[in-house]
Amino acid sequence: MAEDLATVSTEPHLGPGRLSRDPAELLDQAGSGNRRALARLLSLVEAGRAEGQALSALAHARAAGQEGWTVGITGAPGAGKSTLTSRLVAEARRRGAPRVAVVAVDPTSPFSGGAVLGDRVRMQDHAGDDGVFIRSMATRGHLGGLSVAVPEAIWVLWAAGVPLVLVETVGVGQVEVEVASATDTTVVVVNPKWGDAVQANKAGLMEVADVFVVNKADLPGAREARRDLEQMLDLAGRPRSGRRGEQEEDAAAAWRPPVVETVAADGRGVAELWAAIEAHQDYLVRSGERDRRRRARARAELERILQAQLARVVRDLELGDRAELLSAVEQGQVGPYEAARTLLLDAGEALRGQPGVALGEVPPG
Ligand SMILES: Nc1nc2c(ncn2[C@@H]2O[C@H](COP(=O)(O)OP(=O)(O)OP(=O)(O)O)[C@@H](O)[C@H]2O)c(=O)[nH]1
Repeated sequence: MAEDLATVSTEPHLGPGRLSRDPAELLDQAGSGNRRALARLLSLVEAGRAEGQALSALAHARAAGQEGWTVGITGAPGAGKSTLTSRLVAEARRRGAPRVAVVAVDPTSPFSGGAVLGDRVRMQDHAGDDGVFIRSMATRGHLGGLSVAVPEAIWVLWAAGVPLVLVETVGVGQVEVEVASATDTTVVVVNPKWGDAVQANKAGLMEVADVFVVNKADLPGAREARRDLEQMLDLAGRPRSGRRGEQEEDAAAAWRPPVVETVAADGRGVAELWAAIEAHQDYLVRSGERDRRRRARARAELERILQAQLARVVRDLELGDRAELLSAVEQGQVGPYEAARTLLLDAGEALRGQPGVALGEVPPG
């Protein structure tokens, strides 16, 4: 099974051992540091089947009130996101973060086993550090896709006692931007290449960025890239503060994404980037923006799940069994809206009394 392959390949040093099949027990095991249990839990989330839904309820209940932090890292392929993420993990650990997880989002991979190679590469820097957990995620048939699976994974990680979750994307497609920007702090990575900042703007990254990084600042053009970004921020009407932190009220009212230069290859600028992320998190709390964002996220998550489940209801409607209604619509005796309403009400009736499981169930294979 791909799930086990992924587990074994990404966690080669963990050795064999029996894992519970019960999500609550798995959460307990993961909470006490069992990384294979954590990997299995994330596979459950990724597959989105009934166990995943049971786990979701459990994770939300356990993590409620003690949520941690999430940082999204996005940018064009090759910008250095993986290298930078790895550096950020090291920085977080150096500063005493007890456990850090990286969720690498890869919508193009048919299943997470396909992204194992990426995991191995990323793992090298942190192999042997039990406080670091790295995992790729693809859709693998999750009904709501990655935009549901990743937030769920974050809840599971929080519930398992991993307070800091970095969400790294492989590119800047719509899904990646959506997923990365559904974090507390979104870091957008560009390079000193001419026009890179403009491309980032076009990809819709200007609106989602909380912190900009010009990575590969060892290459020519970093200063220009930085200037381009600052100009774009000016044009977008983002206030220049310069004295953030000194003026409490201003700081609470608005945030201008700082532009940080890094050389992820050798670690230069990473401490500054970390400081910018911390400053943003501080801003989020002081301004009340964190709660606002989290409310918006909960709402978006609920809407996506509802949409996915409704799509499932429609797909599963056995219209063939409703020949009478169908022909009434065909002959104009019943309007299509009325017929749709009838079918939805029937589906709701059929659901009543069932444990809320059948809707999200995705048939294996
Ligand atoms: N010169 C220079 N090269 C860098 C720097 N950071 C990363 N690189 C190189 O850029 C290439 C891409 O780095 P990755 O970290 O894989 O980039 P990525 O954005 O994760 O790429 P994808 O996985 O394709 O999305 C690698 O060859 C890195 O060694 C840097 O600061 N300076």
